[in-house]
Amino acid sequence: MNLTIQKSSVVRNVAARTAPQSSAIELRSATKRFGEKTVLHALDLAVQPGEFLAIVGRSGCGKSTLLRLLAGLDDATAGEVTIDNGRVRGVSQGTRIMFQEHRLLPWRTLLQNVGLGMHGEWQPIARKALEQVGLGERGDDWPSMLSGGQRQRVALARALVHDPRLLLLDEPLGALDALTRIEMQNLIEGLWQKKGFTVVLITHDVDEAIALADRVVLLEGGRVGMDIRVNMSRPRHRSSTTFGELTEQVLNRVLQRTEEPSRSMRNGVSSLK
Ligand SMILES: Nc1ncnc2c1ncn2[C@@H]1O[C@H](COP(=O)(O)OP(=O)(O)OP(=O)(O)O)[C@@H](O)[C@H]1O
Repeated sequence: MNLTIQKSSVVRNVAARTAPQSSAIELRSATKRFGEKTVLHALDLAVQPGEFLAIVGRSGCGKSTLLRLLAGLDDATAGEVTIDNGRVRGVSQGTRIMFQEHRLLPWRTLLQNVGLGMHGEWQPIARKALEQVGLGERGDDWPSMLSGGQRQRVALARALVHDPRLLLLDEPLGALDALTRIEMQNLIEGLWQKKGFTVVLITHDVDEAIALADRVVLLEGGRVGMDIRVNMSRPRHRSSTTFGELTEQVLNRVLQRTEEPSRSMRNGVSSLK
């Protein structure tokens, strides 16, 4: 089922933002097995340079496995995964990944965390990355001095300092409270609009996917169950009719496939956890 909604203007938006620093992704019949278990089933998926793709789906449907293939942290059992027409072979400089846990080193300052692995005159570059996430004055502080949201900002700076062409986000806002989460969503959206890199975001939150992505893909048992273009101007308003309709379309699809809908879904909450 392809619920394409006024595709042309979205394609135009993506093309306008397309910058040399953004990557194109292609998966062709990508399959991942762990022993007897097939987690990704001959998956075909293409992501345009500069596109913001969100992947949603129930726990265990293969989202993180897919992201690990894109990050070069794991190999497909069969099929092909390419970035900018080159087969993914291990971790690449142009791709950065951010996780739900901040993974900052507690014994290093924020500036040192952001500049980790950099050489030469790295301090001004790391400081600029901290400025971009609103923590320019906090470079000499320690991770323990920050809130959860601020730590995720540093993790974002650590990814952005390398000017990635592809940013992979594995549920990075999952542990944050609702308000901080929206602030971080706005920050990510703003930086993506400014810099033009490609984003693949994994999230359990359909609301977050519709708020941020050009396109939302629903994974079901390691297959693409739904592929929707979100043709709404930015910033998006959750109160709009289109926003509500799109959220419902995705949730309805998940519910049809679920014998025992979770309590959160019956209560109209938009999380797929
Ligand atoms: N290294 C591994 N070895 C064996 N099985 C694995 C491994 N990694 C993942 N799996 C299995 O693959 C399936 C998909 O896992 P994956 O982490 O990709 O799901 P997910 O959609 O990201 O789930 P969640 O939303 O809960 O994080 C699960 O059944 C998981 O147990």
